[in-house]
Amino acid sequence: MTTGDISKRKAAEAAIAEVTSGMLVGLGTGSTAAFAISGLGRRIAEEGLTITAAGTSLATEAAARAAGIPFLAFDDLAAVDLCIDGADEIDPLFRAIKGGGGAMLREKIVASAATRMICIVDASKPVETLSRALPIEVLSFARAYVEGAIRCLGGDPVIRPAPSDQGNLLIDCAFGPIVDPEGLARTLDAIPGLLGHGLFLSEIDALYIGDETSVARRERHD
Ligand SMILES: O=C[C@H](O)[C@H](O)[C@H](O)COP(=O)(O)O
Repeated sequence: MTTGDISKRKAAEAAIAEVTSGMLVGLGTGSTAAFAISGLGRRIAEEGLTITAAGTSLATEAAARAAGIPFLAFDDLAAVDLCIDGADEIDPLFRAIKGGGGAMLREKIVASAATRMICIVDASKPVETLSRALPIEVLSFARAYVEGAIRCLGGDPVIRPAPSDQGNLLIDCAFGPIVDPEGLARTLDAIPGLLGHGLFLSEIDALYIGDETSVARRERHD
């Protein structure tokens, strides 16, 4: 296991300690969330933990089922007790970019439905200013229009070769340092045909940062 994987697993293992029987747990997508999924599967087998899970991607659903975690159909999701998910970057105000794995649309729905969201990352993810390319999900019909709108905003859109789980286009938009994430999110939310983006600005309540030997935990209002 790489150093990064050890760090991700430490963050995930600390976060799943917040899960208690009876919860409907939102499971994120990606390599860090995968450690939370396997850890919850282990707790179900070893401790008799009883939970139901809601997922954020087809890959997460498959992993959860393989780990023995009872799974709610996507379209039956209304409210979630606790969401555990990774991030690609997160700033000191708990504003994050997600969607490196293309799952940000479902992730935003699950995070918004959650009473509490925990973000789990390794030490490479915290940044002072969000700046990695921002993933967006776009209706194919709107491709040229949305690409033009992104360019007008100063972004450089690059279409991914594979579609989203919903069959839509995934486009990475490099804006450089994002100094006003709230303003950018409002603008993106208003573009017709743009179905979702990876800016998570208010959803995250707690952050677990793992490294090789320890986990730092922060609450939003620390
Ligand atoms: O679409 C993917 C998700 O937003 C992931 O949570 C994010 O990309 C972080 O993934 P990882 O834990 O693999 O770095």
